[in-house]
Amino acid sequence: MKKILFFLILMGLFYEVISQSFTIEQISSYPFPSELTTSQTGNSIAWAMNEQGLRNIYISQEPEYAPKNITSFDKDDGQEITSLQFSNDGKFIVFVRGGEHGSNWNYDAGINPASETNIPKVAIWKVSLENGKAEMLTEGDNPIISPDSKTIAFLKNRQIWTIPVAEGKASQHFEVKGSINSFQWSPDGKQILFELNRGTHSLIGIYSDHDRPIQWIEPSFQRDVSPKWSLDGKMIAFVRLPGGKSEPHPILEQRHSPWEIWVADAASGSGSSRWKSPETLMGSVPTTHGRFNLHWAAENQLVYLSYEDGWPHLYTMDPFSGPSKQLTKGQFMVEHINLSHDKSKIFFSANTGSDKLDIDRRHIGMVNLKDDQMVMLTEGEGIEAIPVALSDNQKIAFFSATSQRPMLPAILDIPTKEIKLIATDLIPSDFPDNLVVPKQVIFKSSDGMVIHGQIFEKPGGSSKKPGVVFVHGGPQRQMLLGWHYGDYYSNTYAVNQYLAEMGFVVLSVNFRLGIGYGYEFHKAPRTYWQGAEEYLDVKAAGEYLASLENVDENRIGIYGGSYGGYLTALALGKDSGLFKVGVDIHGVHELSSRLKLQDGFEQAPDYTKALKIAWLSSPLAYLDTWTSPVLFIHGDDDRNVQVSQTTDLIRRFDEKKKPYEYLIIPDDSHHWMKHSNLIKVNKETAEFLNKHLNQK
Ligand SMILES: CSCC[C@H](NC=O)C(=O)N[C@@H](C)C(=O)O
Repeated sequence: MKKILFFLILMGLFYEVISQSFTIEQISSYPFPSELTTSQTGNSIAWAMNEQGLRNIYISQEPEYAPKNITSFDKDDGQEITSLQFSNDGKFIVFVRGGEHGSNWNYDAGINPASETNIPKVAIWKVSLENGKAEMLTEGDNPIISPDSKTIAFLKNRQIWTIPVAEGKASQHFEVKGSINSFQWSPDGKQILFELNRGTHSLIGIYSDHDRPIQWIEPSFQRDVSPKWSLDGKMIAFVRLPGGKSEPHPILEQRHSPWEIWVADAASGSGSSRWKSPETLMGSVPTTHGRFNLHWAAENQLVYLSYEDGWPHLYTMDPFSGPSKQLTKGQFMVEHINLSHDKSKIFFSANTGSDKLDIDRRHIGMVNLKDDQMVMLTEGEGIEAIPVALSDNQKIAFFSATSQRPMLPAILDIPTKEIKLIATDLIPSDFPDNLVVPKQVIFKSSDGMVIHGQIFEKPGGSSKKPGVVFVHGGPQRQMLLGWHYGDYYSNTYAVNQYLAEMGFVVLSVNFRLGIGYGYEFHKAPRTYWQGAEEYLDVKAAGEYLASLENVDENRIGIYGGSYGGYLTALALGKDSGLFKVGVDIHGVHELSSRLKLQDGFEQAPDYTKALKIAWLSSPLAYLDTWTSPVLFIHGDDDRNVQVSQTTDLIRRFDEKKKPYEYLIIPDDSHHWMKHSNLIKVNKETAEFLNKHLNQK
């Protein structure tokens, strides 16, 4: 009898393994492209490709656009590539290697996920496109090549340095009190415009040479940001935000966050406000990709993005007269905005198109400033995002994916509408080709909020499958009906596909506070430490999953990272009866540090009420009802969510003698910079859910 039982178990396990057609390593082996950029001439493109932790640069040129690898970094050492750019003369490319630029703090400090005995530096590199030589030039970050291609300006210790492109030594370009946030060469390359943070306020200045003092642009006690040279170098446009610290307003009330667009004369520094945001909640500072997206365009027009009609849309204005004109309209968001080389066209990603499912996709759109008409350039069931114009102004490059294929660069010839996919052979030969197609589902939360989600389910298998809710982070994010354009969410898309392959029914929930569904959804009230009402959407997702005929309501799990880790912990604390197991990846748990409750002897009028609500919005308030098994995961060089958020919660579990499992990743960050760490996290996440939900 025992032998028969043993044989049956063995066959069951064998069936499980054999019925899985790919491993976590295989589904996580997708190459991830980023930093897409184009040359000023020659219709060339360049991008960074992360191939299982080996990050290198590829370029491709018309007419074939065959990808050519121009660097040879051959270690999975977690050193990312950023600030990729061509020189105007087309002779070389510059980039930064190292750092963790997706961080909220210390992004320009070296990251060392391989735990080497010397922490890698953040350095500026140059690759000659004439002889192929790649060389590290200097420590530094945020390089910008001068218009004449002779000098590279960069930031070091928040000051501007320069290095001659030919043999030369880096030197500080000038000294100024404060921290320089950004800078831009003038069109003629003779001056540098910079944004300077001085703590309570920000100034905009122009450096010309050592003999002339800095020219301040309309200095004030406000916070002036996002300065941009006009195309002729005579004017400066910038955004003005309130400076200093306000009185302690009510914490639980949503408030308008004002902004203005100013234009000043570059020579004299004098200027004036040309546009004020509507004094409504929707007129507040936009918080989607690129924020204001302030650009000078052809015919000396100013282009910017505003949320004022309830959706992130493009507007244009005359910098002198001021009235604005809305360029994009409709119930969709505009994202990843870039202008053509001649500044006559604006390209962008948008979740709109002829198919009602397009709200959960991205396609490429264009506005031609000659007639202000908007057209969609791509359509269909794929995901297209992050467009950049090629130098002939007839083509664009972008990142393209489907539900089956991960992101790759592609080129669209606008007149012929022909799309050419590039670097397809960089997808490993054993990469799975039988993924599930995520299905759009729409359901309501208990308060009536309409929620979108994606169901991942492999056909066949058990009649009653275990279910898993995936909760994204951000929270200003949107999961899509295909591979995602962000690296973090390309990885979670891979994990969801793997969980479906293991026999789970996965529901990825686009909870309120996410983007893509308008202002009221993105900026919903009483959320996070103000009441956590976004958790209603996560609970509704669990209940929706449990209600499905083919899902076992007693085997529902949950996992999520960062903000998704916060909501995973809240779910396990508040509803262990619904969520039977969870994986909390670098989650947020202690919320009081997130809100400035008291300042000096002044208190917000709703201070006491806000403190109580913040506590009840925190997973810490529900430890006694938290009975479901949990795996905690955190990298201890996390620069988005302090590792203390997990160490402190584990301390409370220990003191309460509550069981848990854990995985700490020494020296890695919020983004699993080392591929082998990413595999370890993905594998332990899947195995923990499998152990508790999927064992026969
Ligand atoms: C508001 S808690 C911070 C969560 C964190 N946001 C930014 O760092 C987060 O969710 N990070 C990733 C996963 C993301 O931004 O999507």
